[in-house]
Amino acid sequence: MRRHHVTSRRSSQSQAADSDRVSLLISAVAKRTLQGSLEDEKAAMVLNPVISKLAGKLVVLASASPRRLEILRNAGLRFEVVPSWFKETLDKSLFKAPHEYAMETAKQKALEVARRMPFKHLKTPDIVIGADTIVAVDGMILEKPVDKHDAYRMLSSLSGKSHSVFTGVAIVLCHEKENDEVDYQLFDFYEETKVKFADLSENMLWEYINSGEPMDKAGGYGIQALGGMLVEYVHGDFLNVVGFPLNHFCKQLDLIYNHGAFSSEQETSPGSASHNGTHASPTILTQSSPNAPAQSSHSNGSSAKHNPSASQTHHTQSSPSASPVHKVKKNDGESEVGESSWTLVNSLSKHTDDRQAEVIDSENAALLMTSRGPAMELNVTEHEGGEPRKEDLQRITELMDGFKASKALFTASKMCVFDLLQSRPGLNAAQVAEEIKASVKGTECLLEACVSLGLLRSKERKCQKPVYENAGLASRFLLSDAPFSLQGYIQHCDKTVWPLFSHLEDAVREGSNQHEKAFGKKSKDVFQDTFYNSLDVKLRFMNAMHSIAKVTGKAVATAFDLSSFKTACDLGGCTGAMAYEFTKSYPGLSVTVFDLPAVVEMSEHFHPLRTDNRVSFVAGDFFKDDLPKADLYILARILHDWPDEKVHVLLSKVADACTPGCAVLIAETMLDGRTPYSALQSLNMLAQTEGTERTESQYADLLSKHGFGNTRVVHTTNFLDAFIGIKL
Ligand SMILES: Cc1cn([C@@H]2O[C@H](COP(=O)(O)OP(=O)(O)OP(=O)(O)O)[C@@H](O)[C@H]2O)c(=O)[nH]c1=O
Repeated sequence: MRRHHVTSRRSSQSQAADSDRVSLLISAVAKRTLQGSLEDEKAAMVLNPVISKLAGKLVVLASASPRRLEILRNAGLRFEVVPSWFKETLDKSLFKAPHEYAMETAKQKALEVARRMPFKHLKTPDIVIGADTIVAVDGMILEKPVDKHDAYRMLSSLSGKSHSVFTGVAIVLCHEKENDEVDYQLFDFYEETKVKFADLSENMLWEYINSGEPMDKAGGYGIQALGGMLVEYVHGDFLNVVGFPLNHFCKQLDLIYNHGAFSSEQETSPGSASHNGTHASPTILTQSSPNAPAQSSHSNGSSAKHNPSASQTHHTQSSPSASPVHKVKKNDGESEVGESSWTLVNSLSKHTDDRQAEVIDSENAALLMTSRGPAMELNVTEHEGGEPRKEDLQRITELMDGFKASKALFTASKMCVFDLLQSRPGLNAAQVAEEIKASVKGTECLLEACVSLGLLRSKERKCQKPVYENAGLASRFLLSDAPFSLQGYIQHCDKTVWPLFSHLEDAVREGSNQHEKAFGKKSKDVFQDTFYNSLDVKLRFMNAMHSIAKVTGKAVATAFDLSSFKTACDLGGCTGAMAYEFTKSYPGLSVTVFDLPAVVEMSEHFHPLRTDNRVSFVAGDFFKDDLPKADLYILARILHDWPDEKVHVLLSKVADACTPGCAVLIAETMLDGRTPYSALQSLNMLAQTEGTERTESQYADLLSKHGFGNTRVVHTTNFLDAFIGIKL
């Protein structure tokens, strides 16, 4: 499963081609590696038994990189994918050499997942693999570009020169002990490959950047796809450039499993494994309890040159049962939410017996329920005496308590706890209570609940009350002025969705929304009669749509390469937040936001600066009025509000406005993955609107009836999936 397929008319082809080429190239290289190895019987003996040693173990790839997944899958490894939440923000100036930075980042990625999984996944993995690829040129470290200009900066610094690609790899072995503690053993190494770029003309550079390929790749290029055309020669392991040094990895596994470096005992001698590569790095870290900081026998990443033996690290961490939920503390300040043992709405996926690689988690998973993946299945097994397992009890309790967690979040958000602690971190409960005008007792309970949910951190001080500060999740999503603030949506959930859900049983029995019971208003049209008929409800609803559009806008806008479209119309585009993301992504695009007069009259409140004159607003009813002319029609979170009959009315108006080559872009949560998020979202549509969420094929079917074909879908890891159809 991919985190993000970049597809586009041109770039979709290139992406499809990219993916094909990746497979082809990788299998070609893999074959070459294998053929080479087969000539050398000893090497073959080394490779295969190593991979087979891992059969039956829960192997986890702590990476969202589709290239790493493919390289390892092609090598025959069976594993699950749990992308790391570790932010790649280590201070580069602290590292003496670029590879030290890559190795440290790889290590942190792997350890973050290894530590999180016993809490989030019910299962402790056997092995976690982390990796980090960087490009080093002229004393600079280049990671993934943040935008096209950054890609330009990177690629022009590589033009005509030779540079090094380093991939740091960390292998963490997890040993569950009888007392419910987990030992972590770390083996890490790096690989360097030299790559020489041809001279790149400005035209070439921009053509390449506009293909969209550079954006998720270190140094801004993908050697396995279009970027291969920029390369004159490669010295070293090709797959290392693509993202994973397979050969070195296999050698490392061989050292671990066949030459005695592996040990489940705490007393493993660090020098017991011999090592034959120039880059293997021994590091010895020991961590004896969840609260103890990691101690390093040497400073970060400085070991590669000094100690030629394979490295081993032990970390020990108590499992949830050994440590009460609210006492589980952050170990090292690096993982943003890993300290929370709350797993209710995390998209957990039980690893199956035939452990297929599958993405089971993503960055925004935790409380915000954004990740995809198969729904969690309760793994209930009866033990001797019929006693239920503690993880089953934990999971069922979390499900029963889900509404309490939601309401704690809504309440803290409404009482401005997160805004307060952002401007004044380190307040104790009494001080917070005074500021939010609440009781000390109640505030203490609320703050502690937020700590247990991973939204706040608390610091205990000797003989004094604990003090509180925001955890990363709160700073990112829960402040009223954060770029990705979900405050507006949270307030909508509290004030609108919550009362509607209290009538869920009726919604299920009747198959219709519950506005009348929840709010005492009969509504023929939910939007006209309920959301937009009073100013405060309208503003709250617009705020909710605004915050979701800001969080999802970029992912939707860039899911496909839409640069060939010059005009777009965002139907039901509300405050224009999505439209602004589209114009930011496409300098040649103008977007008309088309929405009800009641909405358009308020939209300017959301963009006081109105800096982008490529976004304009037109008032009208898309079921009745003529639609503004455009090459591309955007329907983001619109169709799910309506039953098929009404969707057909709308799509036939869109189809009438389109000439061949025009497109419809639908952004919705598709039901295909059967994730808790999409399934619960569908229940939400039932209680709230006349509509429902749909599957990819249902959208394709609806569109095909109005003359749209060549449909493609991109599953972003954000809330929405993007679906495009071209007018034939
Ligand atoms: C030079 C080069 C890099 N890459 C990709 O660049 C990403 C590096 O970023 P990272 O931080 O190491 O990994 P990530 O993609 O963010 O994933 P994660 O492991 O979750 O941090 C990885 O994807 C690599 O394949 C290519 O696909 N081709 C190339 O020629």
